[in-house]
Amino acid sequence: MPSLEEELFPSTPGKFKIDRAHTMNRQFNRCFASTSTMFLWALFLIALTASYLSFQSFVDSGSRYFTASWGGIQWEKQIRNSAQIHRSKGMSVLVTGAAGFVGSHVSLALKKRGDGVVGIDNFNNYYDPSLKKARKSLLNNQGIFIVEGDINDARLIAKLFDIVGFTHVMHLAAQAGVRYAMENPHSYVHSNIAGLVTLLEACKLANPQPSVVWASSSSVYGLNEKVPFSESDRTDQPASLYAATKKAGEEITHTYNHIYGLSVTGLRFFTVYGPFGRPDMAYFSFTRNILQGKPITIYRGKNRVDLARDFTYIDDIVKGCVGSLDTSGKSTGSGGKKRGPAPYRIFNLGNTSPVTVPTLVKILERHLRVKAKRNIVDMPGNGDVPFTHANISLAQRELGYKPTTDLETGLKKFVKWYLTYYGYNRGKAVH
Ligand SMILES: O=C(O)[C@H]1O[C@H](OP(=O)(O)OP(=O)(O)OC[C@H]2O[C@@H](n3ccc(=O)[nH]c3=O)[C@H](O)[C@@H]2O)[C@H](O)[C@@H](O)[C@@H]1O
Repeated sequence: MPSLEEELFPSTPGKFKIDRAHTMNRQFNRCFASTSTMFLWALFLIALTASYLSFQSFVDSGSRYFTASWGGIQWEKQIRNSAQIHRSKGMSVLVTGAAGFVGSHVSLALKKRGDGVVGIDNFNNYYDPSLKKARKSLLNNQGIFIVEGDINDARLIAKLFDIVGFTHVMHLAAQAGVRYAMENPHSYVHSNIAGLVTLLEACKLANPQPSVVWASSSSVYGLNEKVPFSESDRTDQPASLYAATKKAGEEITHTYNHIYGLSVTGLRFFTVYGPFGRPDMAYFSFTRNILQGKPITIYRGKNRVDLARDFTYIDDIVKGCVGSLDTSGKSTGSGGKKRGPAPYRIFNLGNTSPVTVPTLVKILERHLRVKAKRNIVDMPGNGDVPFTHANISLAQRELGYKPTTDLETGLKKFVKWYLTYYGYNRGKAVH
């Protein structure tokens, strides 16, 4: 019986075999070696391709972030439908910040009277985005389409102007809030400065150029002590970065008016409040806390003087915005070239009757029928100004602006909305 060795290493007649086996073995080894080399090469190529692709996506991440949610035939069709004008001599308006407080109200008012409206909003989470989504569905129900995107996305804005020859832009997208600027300064620069410039660049290049109406702020008056605040008063002493970016916006829009012939109207809003408002604002967060039995912090000014605001009801602000669009006058430029002087206007949109913060709280207590737990503290150096008070005679004259809702009435409407929207279940409000 051949031994195992013999089987593997047979005697002389099988030398060839042995050689062959050797050769085969060598070939096999070579072949195995080359297969594994190939395998390694393949692995290497796969890894290379994968890293190239991920590098590409890293490089592209900025534009991918912007472009992910827009484009396509269906998308364009929705924009065209939304922009359609349903009245004679109507306008087609691009409303930025359309899912925001003022933006949603203005969009609805324009649509109601037959203007074409296309919204854009980035739905950021500065405050509860579910409120923005709720506003969005309200607008959708009225046939208003809101593009989900950022005003810093130049390609998107240009595309919107390609699809629709907007006659007007109502620019309300912004990083709002006075005190939050200390926490997140860059978001103010991103939206209120960089975003504004991106939008104005698109407006400048559009043919025909739209007229631009945009939201400045009463905060530009900063430490101004002359009362009431008039448009010609000094605005070079901002008390917060927020105010500084709004003031910068006024200067930036002026240059676009001057160089490119864009018609520009800046609106200095005075502490706007009302249904579907902003949860970060005092009247809103006080309501929430009072209903939940939580304390509210009331800031007090120097020498124990109460802070006061010229609180302005949303419906009055909407009238001011629509009046501004109606009287804006045409831009004169086209394709980035100025053809003549165009209007540049700034208006206060306030209520002309400041109310102190403690009085605001008393009114809320009355409407809510719940006592507030007050925590009164000296105003920290957080960018707040002690009071605001608008002189609105210019807006009255030029826009027919005439506020009709006092704080008592306006807060009653707000509280009614709040209780309907969030429910009467005081202790467990949903937000
Ligand atoms: O008029 C404007 O231009 C500005 O109005 C508001 O800013 P503000 O007037 O500070 O409104 P709130 O944040 O609602 O504050 C109202 C008053 O309540 C006071 N407050 C606020 C919060 C708080 O916890 N306690 C408190 O006493 C503030 O100091 C202020 O005097 C908006 O938040 C800004 O976006 C807007 O630009």
